[in-house]
Amino acid sequence: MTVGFKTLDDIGSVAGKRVLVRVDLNVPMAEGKVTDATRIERVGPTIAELADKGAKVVLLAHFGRPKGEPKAEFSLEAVARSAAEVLGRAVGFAGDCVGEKAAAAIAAMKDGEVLLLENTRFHKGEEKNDPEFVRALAANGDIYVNDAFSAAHRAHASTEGLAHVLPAYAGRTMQAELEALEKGLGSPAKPVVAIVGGAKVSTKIDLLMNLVKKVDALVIGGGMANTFLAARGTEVGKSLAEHDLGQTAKQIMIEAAEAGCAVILPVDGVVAREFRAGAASETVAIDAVPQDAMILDAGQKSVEVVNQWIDRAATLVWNGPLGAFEIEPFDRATVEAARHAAGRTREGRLISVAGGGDTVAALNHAGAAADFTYVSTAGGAFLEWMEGKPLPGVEVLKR
Ligand SMILES: Nc1ncnc2c1ncn2[C@@H]1O[C@H](COP(=O)(O)OP(=O)(O)O)[C@@H](O)[C@H]1O
Ligand SMILES: O=C(OP(=O)(O)O)[C@H](O)COP(=O)(O)O
Repeated sequence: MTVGFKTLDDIGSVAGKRVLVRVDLNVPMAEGKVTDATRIERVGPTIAELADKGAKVVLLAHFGRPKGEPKAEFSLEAVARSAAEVLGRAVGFAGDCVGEKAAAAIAAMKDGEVLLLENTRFHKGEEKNDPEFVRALAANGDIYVNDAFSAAHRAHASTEGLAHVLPAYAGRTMQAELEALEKGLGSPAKPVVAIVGGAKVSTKIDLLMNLVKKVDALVIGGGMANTFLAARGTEVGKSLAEHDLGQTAKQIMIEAAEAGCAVILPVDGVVAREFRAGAASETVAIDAVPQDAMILDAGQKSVEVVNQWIDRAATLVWNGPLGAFEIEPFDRATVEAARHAAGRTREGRLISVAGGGDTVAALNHAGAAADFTYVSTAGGAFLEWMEGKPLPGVEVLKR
């Protein structure tokens, strides 16, 4: 398959060169520790290949959404430690991605060494793709490699801008992700069922408008479901929901009806008054959520409905957990649906493609990831790819 851009096969000699490698290290963390290292593992081949050829490998990454300000809770320092363990090689860390701290750390690098720079989103210029910030980043490199497919839907300085000012190549993971998605979902076997859950409601809801035209059924879970439930007038109490997106949710329901796409919302929910492990919880019908409670997981009846849709599907695409799976017992719906999809895939009855930083962690938690046809590091990016939307971080590599 032709990928339409230059890859590491085209890069030539990198010995002694400073290669800026955009990676996605936006990994799930709890108490300062990485809880799922899949994204780190996936960028390993690109880092190893460049370092072993004598490049100075300078990693650029974001973590969370610090909104352009340095904030300790969004530092990548702990991720650098975890990356060293996972990659089995030293990974240095510099406290800024531009300016003197970055320049001094890079100047001290020997060929073949790896350095991670602090969160690019500590600067407002990153998300604005500000040319001045792009130049400041570019000052630290001779070559740019983008291996962050999962951030390729963002037209940011480190994901898009840099490719305009430095010789640009796709990393091995970027290449592998696009090839695998094309193979699994290029012309998907029908019916196609999508499960979209999770918490990033405002940044993902718009893409549902197009997705309902591409799939036969859309199963909505997690915080996304709460937003749709609230939009149709169901009481969701203190649940994570974006009430100001009600109109968008209603419009998506209309578009889905016109396109003949079934939209499936939870029929029951596991509710609690506190968001902590072991909090007292109960399952209630979806129209009986107490005002002072939160829906933290889909209930058993909803899981049965989700599993029936998985049974009808020839192809399943999944991004976003069905509940707050990091905290037991609110992992049940996600775990059961994941195991069900894994079983159908094992039996050869389903092509299953799932992705997203937390979704991958949830599938690993369920022991289901290995049975899926393909697990992408990307969530939003893979859904946008599926919508048929050009991804800025990929398009710029094709110039
Ligand atoms: N009902 C819910 N209430 C609160 N948080 C939820 C709920 N359902 C899912 N979540 C949270 O959604 C997060 C994952 O969402 P998201 O970032 O969109 O997924 P991904 O990283 O896979 O793309 C998880 O941290 C999970 O706890
Ligand atoms: O975790 C990510 O996306 P995902 O939640 O869709 O998997 C990427 O790192 C992008 O992060 P962003 O959605 O804050 O731009």
